[in-house]
Amino acid sequence: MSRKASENVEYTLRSLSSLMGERRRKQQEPDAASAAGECSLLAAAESSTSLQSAGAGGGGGVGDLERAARRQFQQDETPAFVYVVAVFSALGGFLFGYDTGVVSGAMLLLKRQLSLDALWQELLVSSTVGAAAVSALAGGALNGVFGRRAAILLASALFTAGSAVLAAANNKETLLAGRLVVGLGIGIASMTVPVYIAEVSPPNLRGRLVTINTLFITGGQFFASVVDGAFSYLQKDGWRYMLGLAAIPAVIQFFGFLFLPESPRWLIQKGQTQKARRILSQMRGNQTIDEEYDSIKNNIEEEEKEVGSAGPVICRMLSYPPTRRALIVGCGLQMFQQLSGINTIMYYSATILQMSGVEDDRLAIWLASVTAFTNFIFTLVGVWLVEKVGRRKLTFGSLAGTTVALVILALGFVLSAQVSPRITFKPIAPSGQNATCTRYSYCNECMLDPDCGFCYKMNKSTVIDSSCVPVNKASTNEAAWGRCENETKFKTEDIFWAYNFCPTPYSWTALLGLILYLVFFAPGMGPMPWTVNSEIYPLWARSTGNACSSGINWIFNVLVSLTFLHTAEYLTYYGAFFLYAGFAAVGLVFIYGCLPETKGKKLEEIESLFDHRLCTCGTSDSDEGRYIEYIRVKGSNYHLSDNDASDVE
Ligand SMILES: O[C@H]1[C@H](O)[C@@H](O)[C@H](O)[C@@H](O)[C@H]1O
Repeated sequence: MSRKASENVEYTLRSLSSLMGERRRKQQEPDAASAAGECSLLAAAESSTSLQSAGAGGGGGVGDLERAARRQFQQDETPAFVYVVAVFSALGGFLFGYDTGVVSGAMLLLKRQLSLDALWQELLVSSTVGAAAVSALAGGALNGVFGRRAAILLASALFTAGSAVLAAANNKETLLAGRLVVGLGIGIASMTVPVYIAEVSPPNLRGRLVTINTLFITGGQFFASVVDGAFSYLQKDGWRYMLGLAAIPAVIQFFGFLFLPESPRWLIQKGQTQKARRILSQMRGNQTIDEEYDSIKNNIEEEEKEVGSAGPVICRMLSYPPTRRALIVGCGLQMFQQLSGINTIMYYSATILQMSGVEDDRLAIWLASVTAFTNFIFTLVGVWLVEKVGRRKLTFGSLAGTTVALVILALGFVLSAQVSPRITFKPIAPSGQNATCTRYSYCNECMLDPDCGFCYKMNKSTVIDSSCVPVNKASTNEAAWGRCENETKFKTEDIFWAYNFCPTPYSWTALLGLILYLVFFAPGMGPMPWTVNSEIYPLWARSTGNACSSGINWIFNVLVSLTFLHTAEYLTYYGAFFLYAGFAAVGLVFIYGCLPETKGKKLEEIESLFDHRLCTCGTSDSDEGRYIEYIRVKGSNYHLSDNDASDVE
């Protein structure tokens, strides 16, 4: 078969694969074209045994061909180079996790050494997330114009510069500048790295390799919590090490990327086709790249014809239905990821653990690293599952479990509130001291007021002689006045101090809810919004689509984490967790209705999944989870079988 003819067959087959869902419905009335040969291949795609029967009808030896193809497929290994590229890129994810995670521990030391008030503490934490939101949005243009590689290099330079400024800072203003620079790096990395990995990966490994980036994010968060624990013993300047250490992976990534290639898809779009071919064959080892190369190129040309190239990309995306739908799905996923409360769990896990009865500050910090570790390990489960069960089932199952865990967490707080100890002792405030805390009647009310703490004695397992008094602003380990004023003294007198929690026999339910939450969230809702966003936009809209959805992620991140303490104050803790459970339940309906399966599909095929009305895309195509791939065997294309991916010559 001539090359041109074989291309035509491939092209027809590709289109057929995306039309498969529709065709299956029309199977009773095969059209003329299918009768003339396509039909036998389509039928072959329906079951693995039918290839044999097609062979019987269309010439012997097809069974042999299948066996040969399968043998060849098994020999085709993805070159180690793709993994090296993925790991170097994912260092961006590691820095994202490290820099967002490390600040809570650093803040404990910083606030003492630089006498930071609450406003400055909030500024130092949220400035990074705010800067990330801005640079993620701006990163779209940067990626489109200068390419993925340049954007990653810029992000690692920003990480390095920001970490150096933070480590050397001598006042809070310099710290703020450093946190802003690091935030700019996080935003660019968060939107570029998944796109870059998706564009260099072969389709059968794409989900797994992009999910590795989220594994690195949660790995960075875990590593940050260990560093926080270790340097918390170094009261003076410990924070310099905590914040400065990020420079090491940043420098490694920067130098690594000086030697790593640009995304071949971006190069083709920019007309640098020779270079793109070279890089693509480097990434595919002994597999032929012709089909992939042609399909990327055809796709770009077709899209230009269909959508045009005039006007800002975001306007073209919004006026072209498939990309508009993809954008809604991508942004919706990122929004629901944050609305289900992951970052209140991550940032406040030490507090939640304290509320569940862990009284010691240091122990709570170390236990928080157990939480971060759970998030990390279960993201690994996601890496393993993503190519097995697919994105849709994994995301849906994960969010369903997360919703249940949130309800358990909330019920734990309801139970604790119901058995909340009564306040039996109302001390008189010394003159000039604040007495507002003494008006509360139950520990539960006292705990929700950030200015107050609960001071009590125990008689066997019953709380006695309890009072609510103001907390010492300099150290939440003791009260501002009264029996709990001096930590070392009251401990010898068998008096207890509870800040942010109430002594309760039901504390284990909060702990159970917390662990269950991460076990369910981490494999699906953690990584899938990033993975799916890296795949659902056509090339011309990919940078902008990812910029918008990452921006949404960061904006909702700030909104949810900044409002948690206030939400808890107005709605109580259980109210806050019921609220997140409500958001997660709405997210479930959204995912069920709108998230199509992208597993195993070529990036160029995914656009057609958004051809239908939005809330039919999750359910319309019965190909869900089936991966139909045609392989080239000595010039002809045959369907190998579901879930096998290959391109053998
Ligand atoms: O996917 C990540 C991951 O789940 C992190 O643990 C979380 O802190 C981020 O906000 C999220 O985007």
